[in-house]
Amino acid sequence: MSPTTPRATPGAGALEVQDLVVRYDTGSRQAVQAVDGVTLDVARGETLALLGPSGCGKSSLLRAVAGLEPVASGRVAWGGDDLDGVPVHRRGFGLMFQDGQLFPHRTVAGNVAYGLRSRGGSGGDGPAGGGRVSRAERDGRVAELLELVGLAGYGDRAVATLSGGERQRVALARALAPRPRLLLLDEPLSALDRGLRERLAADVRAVLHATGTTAVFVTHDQDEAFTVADRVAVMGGGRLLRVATPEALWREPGSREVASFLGYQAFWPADDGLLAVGPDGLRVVAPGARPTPDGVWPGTVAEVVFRGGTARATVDLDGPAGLQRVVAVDPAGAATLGADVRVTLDRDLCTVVPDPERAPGLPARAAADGRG
Ligand SMILES: Nc1ncnc2c1ncn2[C@@H]1O[C@H](COP(=O)(O)OP(=O)(O)OP(=O)(O)O)[C@@H](O)[C@H]1O
Repeated sequence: MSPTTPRATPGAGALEVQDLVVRYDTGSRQAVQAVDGVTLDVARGETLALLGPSGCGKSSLLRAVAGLEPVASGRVAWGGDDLDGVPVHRRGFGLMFQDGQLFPHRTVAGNVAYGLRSRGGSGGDGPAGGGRVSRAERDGRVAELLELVGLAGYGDRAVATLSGGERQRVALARALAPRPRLLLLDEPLSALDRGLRERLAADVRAVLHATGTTAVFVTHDQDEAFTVADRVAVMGGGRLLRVATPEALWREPGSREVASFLGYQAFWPADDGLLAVGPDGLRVVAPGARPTPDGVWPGTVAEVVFRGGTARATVDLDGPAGLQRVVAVDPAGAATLGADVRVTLDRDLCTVVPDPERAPGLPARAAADGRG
């Protein structure tokens, strides 16, 4: 692990993944290597988000941990015990998917209660183990879980009458019912609209923390990963690119690839590498403002959008990397379509990543000095 990959949650190691390879035989000569030598661990009570673009291998990794996908090489272990050969239902892991997969003919309570029966023999750390619980215990647990996910009093409702967000809350309650020792969530919110996703992501985090659940949460949405997780693992091309707390990952993405995936919008030559310009790292300078020490560049406004109380201008900027389209916040509302503006940099909202084209020790290709 690199120095920027601290443990978010101290505690005994729970899930260990070592040099994991998942391969699909597609019938053609070249098999698809979906997971390419990934090593990571998740501590007890920790939520780890697996973040990366479509096709980078997130689901394949999750499915291999669940036992749903064969492991070509490497190891998956829980608490030091190798899970090789342990079938899905004996791992004691819970699963939750994008579409919730609720039983349409059961009530909300019936769906959550089903989770109490579905546990495997080796699963869970809690008293509801083995699937043998009394009716009173079961009803109590169902009510407790519905309260936890914000659906108290919904027990008798038919699943068909629920909204998409409510269904996913039921699916979460059902997955948590048997107290799985690890909960694996595969894009559980991605079928919902953006506003709902943001609210539910915060709720999922609260529920996972309140129950002390250890979880791996797969998503392609940075905001969701940052909201839900104690640590975020960024994948690309089957490989693990970076693991860190949300704050450390943002501050030090470690590579241009990770930085651009997180939303850094431009990469400019700098003395110590590449200056990664944050999504809010550029600002339209009000006419007549004094030049800033970080540089000022001229540009032409191609578009203006007003969102969340702030105007953002898309600007064709004649900047340190030549002519480039960027987005700059426009606090004074000075930018209008087609106008010539000047744009400055807010270094506090930028970071530096290594420049792969520059060997260590060689001078910078060019300084990111601005022009007035
Ligand atoms: N059953 C399969 N057979 C062949 N190739 C597969 C199979 N499942 C996944 N792949 C391939 O493995 C790679 C990784 O897929 P995977 O679904 O794990 O990625 P992902 O990051 O979860 O993507 P997404 O976010 O789109 O679900 C992709 O190239 C995909 O086409």
